[in-house]
Amino acid sequence: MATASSSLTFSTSLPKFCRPYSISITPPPHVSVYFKKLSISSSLKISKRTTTRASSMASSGITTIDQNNKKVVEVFDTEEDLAVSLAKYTADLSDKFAKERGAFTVVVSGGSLIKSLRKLVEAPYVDSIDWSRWHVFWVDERVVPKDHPDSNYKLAFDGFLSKVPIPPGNVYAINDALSSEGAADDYETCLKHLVHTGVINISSLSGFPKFDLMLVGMGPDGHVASLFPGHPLLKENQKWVTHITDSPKPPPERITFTFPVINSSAYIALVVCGAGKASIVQTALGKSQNSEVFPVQMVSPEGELKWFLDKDAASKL
Ligand SMILES: O=C(O)[C@H](O)[C@@H](O)[C@H](O)[C@H](O)COP(=O)(O)O
Repeated sequence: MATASSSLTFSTSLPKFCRPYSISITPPPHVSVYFKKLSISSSLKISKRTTTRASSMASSGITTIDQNNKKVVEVFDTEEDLAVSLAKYTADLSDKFAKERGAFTVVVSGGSLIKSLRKLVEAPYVDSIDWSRWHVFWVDERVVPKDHPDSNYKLAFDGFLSKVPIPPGNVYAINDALSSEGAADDYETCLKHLVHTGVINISSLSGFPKFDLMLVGMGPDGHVASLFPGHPLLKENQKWVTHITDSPKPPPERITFTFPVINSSAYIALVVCGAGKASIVQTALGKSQNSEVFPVQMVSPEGELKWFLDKDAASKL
């Protein structure tokens, strides 16, 4: 297969800092618990409500909603069920934002998230979504060439972007010719340009860019994006995009959105699967005594936060 970087062409109609490429190959407290009748969680319909917490959430079809923080937690029997629901959730938001504002700004992470998006490239969504409205960004990116196996761009391109007709100019990868610091500055400049042109909304509350939907995974240490436990970047409150050269998860050089940007989002889907993440999920959502605050616990968007958990990830709740 042709590599992504070998097939890039650059548009000259946009400023240098924001040159999109064209792809020439085919391209816990106060929580009310809602019980659903069906185990398949492709619908958010709720059949019964109680005001007590379930003793165990580790079965499919249980949704909890924290009305104060607009936080929803949904647990699925299998990752397959999760992927079906995630596709519907994303497609519904795509329709909503396409109608409301004529654009849909979507931010993705790397990791297993991309595989969980696989239902979007199948019927009915591959044909029903108005992909021309999509603008795609990365919440974090490894500073490697775009055809490198570690590249989050390559991961998303191979597994998702090459299979849907998003206009190539609407896919915003990093400039992989720059240092991590340069790439972060360049990406922030690109975002500023897109705020200026109205593609990206700005939050009237925070003054930071307000993306329509962020689709993000969580590491087994509780990191999100490239914001790792105990790292000084957790406190960054000025920059939109910053860089890290000592990432504990390889590769070490990365760029990442900062928390003020993440938390200005209209919608965030936190997609977490596997027993290896159950302890952090328990700390974030359950009654764990752990006093350490993990990055994932700092995710608190202006809009809705929805956790998509498989049964294994929810096994300690
Ligand atoms: O570039 C990265 O490393 C990712 O963006 C990172 O934040 C990832 O989303 C989590 O580590 C979860 O990855 P997994 O789902 O593969 O565990």
